[in-house]
Amino acid sequence: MSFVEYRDVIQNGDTAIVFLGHDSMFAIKVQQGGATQTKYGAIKHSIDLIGKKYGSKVTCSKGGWVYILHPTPELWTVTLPHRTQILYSTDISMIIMMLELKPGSIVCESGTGSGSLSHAIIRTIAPTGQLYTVEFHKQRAEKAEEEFCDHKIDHLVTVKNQDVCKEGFGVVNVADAVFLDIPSPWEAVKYSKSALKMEGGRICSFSPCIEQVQRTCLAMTEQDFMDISTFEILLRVYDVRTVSLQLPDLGTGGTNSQDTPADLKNQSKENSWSDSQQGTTQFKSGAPLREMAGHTGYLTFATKYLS
Ligand SMILES: C[S@@+](CC[C@H](N)C(=O)[O-])C[C@H]1O[C@@H](n2cnc3c(N)ncnc32)[C@H](O)[C@@H]1O
Repeated sequence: MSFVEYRDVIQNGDTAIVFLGHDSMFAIKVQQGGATQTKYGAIKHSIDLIGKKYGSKVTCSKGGWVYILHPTPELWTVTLPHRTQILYSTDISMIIMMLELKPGSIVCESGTGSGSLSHAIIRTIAPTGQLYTVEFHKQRAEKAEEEFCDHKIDHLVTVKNQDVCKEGFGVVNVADAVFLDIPSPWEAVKYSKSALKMEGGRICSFSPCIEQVQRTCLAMTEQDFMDISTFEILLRVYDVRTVSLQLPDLGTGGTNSQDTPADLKNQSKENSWSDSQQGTTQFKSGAPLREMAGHTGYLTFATKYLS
């Protein structure tokens, strides 16, 4: 198992996702002789997991079953142990696209935090790219390094335990893109510029408050970044539901001049019967959920051009 290469069979040491439902899943480390408790009972790693195919339905000791999934950056984002606030797939997908990341890209990131974004960047830039990620909190930097190793992506990432606002990224003129998710990104803008390649590149800064965005935009302007633009990404989810709608009353097609008063009376009776007995129709429709996830943060993008 590796986060950048799919393997068919579950092996000792793998990180695997136990899927109970779309809203209920968690990550485990598969270990010879190990066991995992679920609400459907225990899963014995040696018997139920090792040697089985990813995607298998596994029956737990109380008779209920779960699926065991191969990990992906998207599944890791919803199952990882939180050490910090993290970025979610809605913002991540926009970041990857707007930074124009692709296999072989060189990227600088700070802070590493819980590594949610780092995993998505690494999957995108593999097999020949490199991520330089800077985190000033020692334990977080060490934990991220340990997870990158466990997930067999450590050859694609360099973790640095330092203050990006004082020491920068530790690389100069190598990056195609820079990403900032720190409380004072404006202090790291000049280091971002020097980390980017001479011929230029893209930068993105994520901030929850508009005051942070304003200061960052000013710093970007001072450092000659161009095309500065800020977005807020809101996800509107649609639910498929059965909807009942009243049928329109289109009448009976008009009256015939030869209709007798008795005919007209009968037609009127038929109309009122159809309103009360057959007046609605049911169909499937996509309807937006009444509640939606709110503000996460603003994404400010800009370009460094060859000066
Ligand atoms: C919100 S978290 C980043 C989350 C990350 N983007 C993710 O998706 O998991 C911010 C991190 O930046 C780190 N940080 C804050 N200021 C920093 C600085 N000046 N230099 C390096 N790291 C910094 C914090 O310790 C924290 O771990």
